[in-house]
Amino acid sequence: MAPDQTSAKGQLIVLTGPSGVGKGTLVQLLLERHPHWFLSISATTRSPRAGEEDGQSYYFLSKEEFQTWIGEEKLLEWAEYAGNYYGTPRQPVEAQIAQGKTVLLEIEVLGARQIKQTFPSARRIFILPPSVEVLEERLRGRGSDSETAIAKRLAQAQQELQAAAEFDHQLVNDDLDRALHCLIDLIEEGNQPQD
Ligand SMILES: Nc1nc2c(ncn2[C@@H]2O[C@H](COP(=O)(O)OP(=O)(O)O)[C@@H](O)[C@H]2O)c(=O)[nH]1
Ligand SMILES: Nc1ncnc2c1ncn2[C@@H]1O[C@H](COP(=O)(O)OP(=O)(O)O)[C@@H](O)[C@H]1O
Repeated sequence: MAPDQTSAKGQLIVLTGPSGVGKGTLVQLLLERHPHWFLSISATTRSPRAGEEDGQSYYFLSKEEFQTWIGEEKLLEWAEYAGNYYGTPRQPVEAQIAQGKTVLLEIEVLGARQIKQTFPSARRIFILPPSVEVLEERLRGRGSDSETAIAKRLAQAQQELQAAAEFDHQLVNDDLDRALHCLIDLIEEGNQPQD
């Protein structure tokens, strides 16, 4: 039986959109306001940034370890992004959904597409920047990526933005507070008991 067909059902919310659009910022604010919502911790082969800890920001794996996780079907979805692998560990997500929790995934577009197959009931929200120029400013302003990494992310962003209409909802992250409240409304809409 597919995980979203069990009786006690939580909601799976997928936030996607280009790097630098503000997904991480929005997720942290969502969790401050709703600490009982569960954020999935992804696995990645990218190197930790300053301040990132294994098991908190990501599970940092070697390429070999990541391949093993794929082979053992430990990942709900995975994708290669800007030269590294990223994936969602399956077990914690399934366990939290089974307990009726709201689970958040913050993932890139290829992975978000796969979730449609794995969890048809997931609600997938595409976060858009006000413009590509603003996206570039945010990536630079964050100060976490090299020029090469920024160039890769911007090139990827052009393609990702074309996929926005595929998703269930589109939300422009212009004013942070406005975007946050729209996001909360969208998620809470899905938490209402259904007749
Ligand atoms: N498919 C997939 N993408 C992920 C996962 N975790 C993170 N990502 C995405 O990978 C991209 C790069 O992430 P990261 O290197 O942390 O950069 P940042 O999101 O720009 O800070 C972002 O678009 C993330 O949303 C995952 O488990 N699966
Ligand atoms: N609505 C917003 N207005 C202005 N700056 C923002 C907004 N949302 C996010 N940012 C800033 O943009 C940068 C990228 O945001 P981040 O959350 O890291 O993006 P992502 O997780 O999508 O890669 C950060 O420096 C963040 O503070």
